[in-house]
Amino acid sequence: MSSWSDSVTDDTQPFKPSSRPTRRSYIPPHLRTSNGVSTLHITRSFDQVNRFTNPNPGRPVRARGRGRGRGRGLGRGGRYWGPGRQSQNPQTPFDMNSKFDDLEIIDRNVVENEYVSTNVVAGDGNDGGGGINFDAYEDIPVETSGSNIPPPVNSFDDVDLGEGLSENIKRCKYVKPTPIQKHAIPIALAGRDLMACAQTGSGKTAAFCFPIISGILRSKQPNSDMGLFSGSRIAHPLALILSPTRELSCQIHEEAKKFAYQTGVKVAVAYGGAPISQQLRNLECGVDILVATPGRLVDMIERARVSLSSIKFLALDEADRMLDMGFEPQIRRIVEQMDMPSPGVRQTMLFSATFPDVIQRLAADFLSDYIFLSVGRVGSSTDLIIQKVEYIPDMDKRRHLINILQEQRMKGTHGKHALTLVFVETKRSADAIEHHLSRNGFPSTAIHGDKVQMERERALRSFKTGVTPIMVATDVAARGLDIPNVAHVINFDLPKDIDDYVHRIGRTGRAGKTGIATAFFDDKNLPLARSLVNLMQEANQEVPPWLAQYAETSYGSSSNGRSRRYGGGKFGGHDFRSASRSSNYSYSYPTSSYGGEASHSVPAHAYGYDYGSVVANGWE
Ligand SMILES: Nc1ncnc2c1ncn2[C@@H]1O[C@H](COP(=O)(O)OP(=O)(O)OP(=O)(O)O)[C@@H](O)[C@H]1O
Repeated sequence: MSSWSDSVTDDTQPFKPSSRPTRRSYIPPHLRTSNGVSTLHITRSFDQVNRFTNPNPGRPVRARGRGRGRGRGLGRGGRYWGPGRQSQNPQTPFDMNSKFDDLEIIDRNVVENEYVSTNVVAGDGNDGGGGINFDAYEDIPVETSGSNIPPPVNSFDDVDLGEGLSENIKRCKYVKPTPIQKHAIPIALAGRDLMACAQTGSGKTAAFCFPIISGILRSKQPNSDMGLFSGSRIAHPLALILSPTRELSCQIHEEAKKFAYQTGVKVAVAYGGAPISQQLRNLECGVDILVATPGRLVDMIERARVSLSSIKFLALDEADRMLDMGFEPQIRRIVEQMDMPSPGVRQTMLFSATFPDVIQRLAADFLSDYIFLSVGRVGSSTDLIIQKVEYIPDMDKRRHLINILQEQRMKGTHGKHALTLVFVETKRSADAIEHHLSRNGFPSTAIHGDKVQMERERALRSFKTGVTPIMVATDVAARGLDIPNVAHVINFDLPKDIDDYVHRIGRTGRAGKTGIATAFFDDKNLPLARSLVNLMQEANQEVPPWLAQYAETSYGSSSNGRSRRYGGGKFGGHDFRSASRSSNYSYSYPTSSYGGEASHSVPAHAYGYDYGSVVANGWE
C-alpha cells in the first residue's frame, strides 16, 4: 500500500558534480555494446486582525498583542482522494468519501469545529464544482507571449481531450478549468512548448497532465507495447514529469493516475529513498507516463532500465527549483546528455508559481519556440491567503507560537480540519520546535531531510489525518504539496528568498479556498523586507507600518528583492524575452492597477541564493 504521503522520502541526492560525457559521446548503458557503440536508434472572513504594529517604526520592538489567526476558513470540501484510500479500495481512484472516514482520530483535547470557508458557499452557484470558487481567480491578469498563441478555452468541452480523460475530469468534479488550465491546455494541445507561471494552488498539475494524457491517447494505442520495447526490460515512457521532491512526485503520480483512469495510459513513479526493486517491477508492467525525481531517474537510466528515447512530452513541475543551482546539472544531464529527443522533437512544458529571470534564461535552453504564459505576476501570491507579519525577536518566538496555537484551540480552529504548518530554517530546529510543542500539549510532528523515509511517511500521514494537526517542516515541504485542510502556515523562521516564502504560504489558500499565513520577522530578515512588502501589496494585504519602514531601510540593499523577481517590469507577468525583443505579446488585464517599472537585470551571483541552506534543509 502506498500513497504519496506514505511514500515520502528524501529522494534526490544533492548533486555531486562528476565528470561525465558530453551529449555527443554519451551512449546510454542499454544501448552500449561491448565496443561502446550504440546498437539502437532510437470572504475573506479572516479578520484582518491585530497585526502587530510597531508604535515606533524606526525601532523594532517586541510584539505585545497576539493578533492571531482567527480565521475561519478552510475546509477543502471533500474532493480529496487519499492515495492510501485508493490502495485500500483498488476499484477506483475516484473514491469521494472523506479521507478521514476510515481513520479513528481521537484527540480529546481538541475541539474540532469544521472550518467553513466563507468565500465558498456550497451550492451558491459561485463555485465551479468541487467546492472551488473560481471567481477567486477570474480577476487575475493573464499574459501570454510568443508566436501564434492558441486562444484560451472556457470549458473542458471546448477541447477534444479524448473520451476517457473527459470522463475522468467529470469524475474529479472539475466542472470548469482554472485560468492556468484555460490557457495552458490549448497551447499544449497544439503541441507548443510552454513556460507557464501561475499562483500556488491554482491547478497547474492538471494543466500539464491533461494535454500529456490526451496526447498519448492520440498518438498511440496506449500500452500497445506496454511502454516497453518487446522482449526488453527497458521501459520507454512517452512522457516524463520531473519534480524536485519525492513527496511531490508521489502526489503527481496519484493525480495523473486519476486522470488516466481506464484510458489505458499507464502511469508510474520513480523516486529515491524507497526500494528501487518495487519501482522497477512496476515499470515492467508498462509505463506511458513516468513521474520521477531526478536522482532516482538517473539511477534507473544508468541501470539500463529506463530509456528516454521515446519521450514525446517532458514536463518540469516547480521548474524554477529544478533549474536552480541545486538541480540544474542533474536536469541538464537527463535532458541533454541522455537519449532524450531534442527540443522541437519532444514537447517541453515548464510550470511553477515563481520564475526568476535568471531561471527563465536558463530554461530557454530546454525549449523550442515556446509560449510564455503567466497568470498573475510571476511569483505573486494569491490574495486568498491572508498574510500577517509580526515583529518577534528570536527569543520570543517559541512563546509566541504557543500563544497562537492556544488561541486557535480556544476558537476551535484546530484539529484535523484546520491543520497548521510551521516552517523553520533548520532540521535541528524542526525537531526542537516539534518537541517544544508536544511538551506544551500540542500534538505535533516534524518533517525534514534528516528523517528516514519511514519517519517522514509517518509524519506526513499523521499530519494529513489530523492525528498531529501541527507539522513543523523545513523547505522540503514548501513546494507543490496539496494537503487538504491546511488552514494556517506559520513562518517561524522566514526564508531568505521571497520565492520560497511564496511557495511556503501557498500550502494554504489553495483551489479557491482562503487561508492564513503568519510570519515572525526580526532584524535578521531585513534583506527580505522590501520584497515582502511588495508581495503583500500586490496581494492586497495590509502591510504593518513598521515593516514598510524596514522596507525603506532595506531598499537597494536587498539581494532578494524586486530585482531578481521583477527583472522586466511591474506590468503584468513577465517574460524575460520581452526585455530584449518584442514579439506577439498578449495581455489580458481585468484590472488595471499595475504601474510601469524600469527593467533591469542582475548577475546570477547577486541573487543571494543560499545553496548551502537548500541542501541543509534536506530538499534533496
Ligand atoms: N479545474 C479544477 N476544478 C476543481 N479543482 C481543481 C481544478 N484544477 C485543480 N483543482 C484542484 O486544485 C488543487 C490545487 O491544484 P494543484 O495542486 O495542481 O495546484 P498547483 O497550481 O500545482 O499548486 P502549487 O504551485 O502549490 O504546486 C488540487 O486539489 C486540485 O485537485
